[in-house]
Amino acid sequence: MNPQRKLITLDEFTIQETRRFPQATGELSALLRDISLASKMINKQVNKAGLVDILGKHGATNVQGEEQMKLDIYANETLINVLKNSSECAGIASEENDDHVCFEDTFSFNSKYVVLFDPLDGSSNIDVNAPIGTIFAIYRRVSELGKPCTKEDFLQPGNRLMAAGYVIYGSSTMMVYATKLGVNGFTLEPSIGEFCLSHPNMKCPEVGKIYSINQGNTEKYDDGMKSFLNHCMESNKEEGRPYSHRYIGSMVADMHRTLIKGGIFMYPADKSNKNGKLRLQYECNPMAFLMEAAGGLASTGHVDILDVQPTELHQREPIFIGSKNLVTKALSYVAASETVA
Ligand SMILES: O=P(O)(O)OC[C@H]1O[C@](O)(COP(=O)(O)O)[C@@H](O)[C@@H]1O
Ligand SMILES: [Mg+2]
Ligand SMILES: [Mg+2]
Repeated sequence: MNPQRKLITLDEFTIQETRRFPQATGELSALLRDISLASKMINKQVNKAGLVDILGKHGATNVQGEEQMKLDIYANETLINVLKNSSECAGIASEENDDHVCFEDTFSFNSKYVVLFDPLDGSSNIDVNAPIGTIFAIYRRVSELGKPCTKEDFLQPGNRLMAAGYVIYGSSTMMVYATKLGVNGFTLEPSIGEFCLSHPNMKCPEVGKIYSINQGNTEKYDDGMKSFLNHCMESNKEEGRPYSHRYIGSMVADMHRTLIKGGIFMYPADKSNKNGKLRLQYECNPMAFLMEAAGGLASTGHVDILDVQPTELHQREPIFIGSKNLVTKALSYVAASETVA
């Protein structure tokens, strides 16, 4: 360890990146800094969760029928307030809001970007002090500047993302984000309250040996999924199987491990959930964009996640995401069982 190492803050890093492109206005970088500010505020509450009145249920359900936790609401309001007060965001869409929200002021009417987010991912982990996160996705508007943003701005496919990422509130707090230039990770340095570059140019290992899935749902999976899981659990000395199984139940945490150590994270369709559980626009797409920028793969089981044209804000899609070897293998099992059927 070298305590003298020069720290590069997220602000410095984004400014340096902007300078590489003379035509860049710096608005996207400013937006990333706004999101980092909101996540620092959320982090403060997460850190003292048992001491302040932030644990437990809020007492209402969201548009998807899910029970909202107090921290879901706090994180949502914090992100909305910070982005509303910034000058780069025309509007937002969130897991916790029925519909998108356009910011109604002339500054925002002229802003180029919209942001979609899952303010607090892994809500079932809040009360047990396990890792949780925030997921965000940034698109350039397709609607006319000078006017309020429109629904179409929020229904763009993932292949049009400008930037996306997540914050993980874990044993340390990290912000990881991707642009077309690559993926970088920043750890929150508590003594200065700044995210500092700790994981430059992140790449997902091409070969992974960890599979991550809610195995309690196995009975409900189709034959292709069941036989892929058997493949993961079978011994095979040459291939180093059986693989290890890890499942935290927060997409952000399962994804972060998959990105760093390699492997596959899956939330497939099952008998009761034909489209899986995870939401395309603020869970699957941002993670798929990031994973592909890190050299990995992300699929619905049939197509690249990023190529799905969204039709509804809260639509769900199955997801297979991670190292090339395991995602390719999983897809071959899914395809083989469909050919037989
Ligand atoms: O409990 P399950 O069915 O395994 O689902 C876990 C998944 O649900 C989620 O918690 C859904 O996210 P929210 O907490 O934002 O609703 C994911 O983070 C996670 O991957
Ligand atoms: Mg979530
Ligand atoms: Mg959530």
